[in-house]
Amino acid sequence: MAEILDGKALANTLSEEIKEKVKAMSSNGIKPHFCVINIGDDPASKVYVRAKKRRAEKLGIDQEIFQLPAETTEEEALALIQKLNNDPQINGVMVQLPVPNHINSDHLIEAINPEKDVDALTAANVGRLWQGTHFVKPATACGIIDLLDHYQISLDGKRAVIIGRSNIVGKPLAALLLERNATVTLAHSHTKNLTELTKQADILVAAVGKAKLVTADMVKEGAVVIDVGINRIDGHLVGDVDFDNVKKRASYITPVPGGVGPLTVESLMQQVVALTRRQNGKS
Ligand SMILES: Nc1nc2c(c(=O)[nH]1)N[C@@H](CN(C=O)c1ccc(C(=O)N[C@@H](CCC(=O)O)C(=O)O)cc1)CN2
Repeated sequence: MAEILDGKALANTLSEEIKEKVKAMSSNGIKPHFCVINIGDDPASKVYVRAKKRRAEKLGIDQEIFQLPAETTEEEALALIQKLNNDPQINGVMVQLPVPNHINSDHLIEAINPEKDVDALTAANVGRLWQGTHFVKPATACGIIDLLDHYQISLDGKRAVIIGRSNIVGKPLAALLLERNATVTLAHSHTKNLTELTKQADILVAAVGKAKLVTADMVKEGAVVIDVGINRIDGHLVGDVDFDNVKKRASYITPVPGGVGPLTVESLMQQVVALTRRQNGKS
């Protein structure tokens, strides 16, 4: 039976470390300040943005949430990003995803100054991620690596299969696992014989958004299974992994909720601190 990878507990531990760092910065007159732009009425986004606001407040980080109406034009959103880019008081800027269909999220992300790109999604920061010269990392991928490290799960030489090639999870996680010498395969909706691949995985990550996509027969005995999916079914949250059955085969597994999700928020706060330090000449 698998050991549970408790993301919530780790998030609380990391929180104490971040709080100490923020306190030390404050005593040098530096206070991190970040902004989240949320456009439209996506109910899940509102939950996540609220979680970020609360976490930042708890850590002593200044934050501003720009809640814009669904009819906001791309030009209006771009103008706001420019304003935040030009404000020396602001260290981090992010656009909560998804945005309404009439707005191209790539245009908004690319408009963010890479030095303030707290999500690490601009082309410049994606390039740095793959080159191993990054100073900021996408929150969810970073949280997953922190979780694996915390449980001393070695990655060197391990075969990692990630299902899902999104810009916010699958691709950056592939880069970070590669950096740690794992052999990485990115599977996606066009992948043939998915089970053949997943059965070879020492580390299996599901980041698709399809409830219970990963079943026990797709998992190698003793694999580490990371579930990034958040699916709301009849008012309940379920992941992309059939948790109850897969846990009987895996050595470690993340629950949903309480696994990767809480680390996303915590990691984001780490990135805000990292960018603020960098902007103030600290490594
Ligand atoms: N610009 C971005 N947009 C989005 C990102 C992102 O990293 N950058 N990630 C997700 C949403 N997200 C943060 O923004 C996020 C997802 C999940 C959680 C979380 O704590 N989940 C809990 C369950 C909470 C619930 O829904 O009730 C858990 O899994 O335990 C926090 C933040 C998409 N957009």
